[in-house]
Amino acid sequence: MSTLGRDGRSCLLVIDLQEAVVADCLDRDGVLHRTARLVDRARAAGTPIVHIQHDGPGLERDSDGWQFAAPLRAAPGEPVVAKNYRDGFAATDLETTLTRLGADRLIIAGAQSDFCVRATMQHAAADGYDVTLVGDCHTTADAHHDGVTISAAQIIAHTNLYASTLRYPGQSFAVDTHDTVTL
Ligand SMILES: O=C1N[C@@H]2C=C[C@H]1C2
Repeated sequence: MSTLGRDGRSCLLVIDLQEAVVADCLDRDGVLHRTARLVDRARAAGTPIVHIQHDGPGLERDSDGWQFAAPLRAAPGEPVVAKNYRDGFAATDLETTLTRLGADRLIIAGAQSDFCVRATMQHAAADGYDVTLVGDCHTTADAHHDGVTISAAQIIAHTNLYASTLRYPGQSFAVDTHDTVTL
């Protein structure tokens, strides 16, 4: 149970599934298809959905690359939170939006696993949210640094390992799949 003392509502957070973000990501089409099914499940269950949309270099607002990748679209009334930093909470109204929704559990999907998903998930955990990462609905591309290549598959698996073993007092963390995650 989270430590936020709200009314125990869950909220689905879909992070940066934008054309230019997912273009080179592992299993792009599969992640988009499964996330679309997850969004359909959330809508049918009445679980609020918040869409996060990055605005930055290569993702300039209103550009083709900035658009949500089809078939993902925000439905009328579903909040879209614009961000300029990896962490969805940084200099945005995400916290205000989640407070208004009474959310204290976040179900997280999106891209990229090792950047914006990781940063936003960690901030949420540190702020007292329960977090469930949807393990088959986040993705990234291979990373190269200091002469080392880390495959997207390794990053995705490690992100799931990290989320499934994360611990904070009074909070719960889990990894689940798009078709079984409790909404
Ligand atoms: O993970 C990410 N999402 C946007 C594109 C790369 C970072 C920012």
